[in-house]
Amino acid sequence: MHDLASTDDRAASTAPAGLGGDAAAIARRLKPLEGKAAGTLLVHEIYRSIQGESTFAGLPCVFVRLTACHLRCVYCDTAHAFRHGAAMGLDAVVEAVEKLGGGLVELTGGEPLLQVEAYPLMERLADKGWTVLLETSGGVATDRVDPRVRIILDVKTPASGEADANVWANLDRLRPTDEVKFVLGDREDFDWSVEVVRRHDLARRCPVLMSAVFGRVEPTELAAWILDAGLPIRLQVQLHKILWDPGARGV
Ligand SMILES: C[S@@+](CC[C@H](N)C(=O)[O-])C[C@H]1O[C@@H](n2cnc3c(N)ncnc32)[C@H](O)[C@@H]1O
Ligand SMILES: Nc1nc2[nH]cc(C(=O)O)c2c(=O)[nH]1
Ligand code: SF4
Ligand SMILES: [Mg+2]
Repeated sequence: MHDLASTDDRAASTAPAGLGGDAAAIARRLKPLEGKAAGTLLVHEIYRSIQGESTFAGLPCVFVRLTACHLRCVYCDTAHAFRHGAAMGLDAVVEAVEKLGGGLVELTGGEPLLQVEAYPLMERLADKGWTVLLETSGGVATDRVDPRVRIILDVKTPASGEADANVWANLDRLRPTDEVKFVLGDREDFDWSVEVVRRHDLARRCPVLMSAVFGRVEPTELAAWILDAGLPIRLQVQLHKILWDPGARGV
């Protein structure tokens, strides 16, 4: 894992404008970004593991996890990334990814699109010829993401507690190389998600993944729902939580 001991507190937050919801709560959640110097990224961790989600599951992948999130999904397994990180320049991040072998690289978080430097970072990673995945909450517009990047767009369901944050225009922008993901907390979430898939014709447009909130919905239960629905929905399990301790960090 990269050494992420210190933060730089020289400049103001670079988070995007127009995030919906409780303005005061969002401002508090973005505080970790406030001291970050312009041109740097606040990076929580960089590591290599087996990709555990998406249609790329099973492949070796380098993860760049950025600090901070404006949302608070009730099930979030990565609350440690809400704060703490090291300010790193673009060159340093690209170099760290290269040292870990490059190839398949995923930008995640926290919410990676909260930091403006995430956009040039994705371009730099794609310029290297690497396959770049972006794991995003769907709570920030994806309109400025480099078209070479494969967006894995999480649509926040009612049971997440953050469905109001969905930027619905993101669904109109999905390309066949992107993926859309629903993380389900109960049967109502499944029915709601199927309705979204139908309304936006998603199954015809890109891979549609559905995943159980870990420990809350049994994957076998989700399998039965998918078989009943008669749609080409891909069941996702979080492979890394089967391979390693489900509470482990840096995997
Ligand atoms: C930690 S988030 C980081 C990226 C971005 N903030 C997002 O929500 O997509 C990565 C993925 O993990 C999923 N996730 C988080 N906690 C989970 C849990 N307890 N069970 C299943 N999936 C979970 C999220 O829904 C998201 O798809
Ligand atoms: N192994 C592994 N695969 C992942 N795919 C997406 C992840 C994420 O947290 O965004 C993740 C993660 O945390 N670990
Ligand atoms: S958007 Fe992602 S990182 Fe933020 S709280 Fe939800 S699951 Fe966690
Ligand atoms: Mg994860």
